[in-house]
Amino acid sequence: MENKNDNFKEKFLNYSPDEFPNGALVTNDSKIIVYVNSYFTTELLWKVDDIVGKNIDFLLTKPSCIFFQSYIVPTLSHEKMCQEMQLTIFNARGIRIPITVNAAVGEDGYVYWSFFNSSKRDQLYDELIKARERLIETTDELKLLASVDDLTGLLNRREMKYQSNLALKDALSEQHLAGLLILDIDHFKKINDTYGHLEGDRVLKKLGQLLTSQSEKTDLVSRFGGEEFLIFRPNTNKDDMLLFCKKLHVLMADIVVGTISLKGSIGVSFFSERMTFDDVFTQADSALYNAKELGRNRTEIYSNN
Ligand SMILES: Nc1nc2c(ncn2[C@@H]2O[C@H](COP(=O)(O)OP(=O)(O)OP(=O)(O)O)[C@@H](O)[C@H]2O)c(=O)[nH]1
Repeated sequence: MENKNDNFKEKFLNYSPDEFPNGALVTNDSKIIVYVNSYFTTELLWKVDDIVGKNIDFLLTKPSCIFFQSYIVPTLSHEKMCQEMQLTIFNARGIRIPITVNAAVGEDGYVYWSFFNSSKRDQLYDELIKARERLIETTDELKLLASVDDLTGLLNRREMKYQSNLALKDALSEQHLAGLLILDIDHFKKINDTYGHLEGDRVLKKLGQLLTSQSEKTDLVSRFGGEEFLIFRPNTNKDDMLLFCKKLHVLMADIVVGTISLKGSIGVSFFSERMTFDDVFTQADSALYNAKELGRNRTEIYSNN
């Protein structure tokens, strides 16, 4: 034993704690500790005599002991080494210290262990996870900000185009008829001029809520700009669309500002194969123009005749 201890000393004792600020220990084939380096006295506050000669189990917490017996011991037996194992040991005052351990079986049959205190690493890892979570939250918030209209919380123009084009692909592949309606408030300028911009804003919000509440879950509702709202319906038909628009005309009138009851004109168009969002938007816009020309407060469906 003396001779072997000298070998270990050769390996470990030549390093001062400053050069090797990690723990090092050696166990024999009965898992008895036969050598510990100065890290045990300086950092873990053990006296050498209190450790050397004891089974390594006594240093480990219960879960670490189980892991040691069930994984590390068989791995060392088969592979002769273990790397980056996470264990928790006690210092002389009974404080638990998380460590990262490497171990190798020497030709002499002894196991050579080295480890470092991983509390700082765990702390850094925790901070890294938290920073990552914060980054994801911030990204989500930014995504939301970039995709919704401030005033109404509806999809903004860019997001509406993006999501409609995606939903359109699904609708076409499922052979559904998709439609788009543009609703433009009639004489909105008059509301602003008569009751002020804030009242105008309140009306826009109310209308946004109404459109959302009346739409299907799969519909996409957007404030496309000013007093113009869009609804993309991925599964509709002409009758369904006309009924839907009729309902909107009726319910809009319940939004009242002073003596004015809200009215709007609607243009509708449907998607057929190879049509993009922009194509259908142009057609619905032309239908809306007709609705305005024909006296407002009505719905017109685009027709190329
Ligand atoms: N309060 C408020 N007003 C807005 C907002 N964006 C645009 N507007 C107003 O919407 C009004 C649009 O006026 P016009 O384009 O003449 O349309 P209109 O008065 O509704 O007339 P028609 O569409 O022809 O029936 C303008 O007075 C804009 O200032 C907004 O965010 N808040």
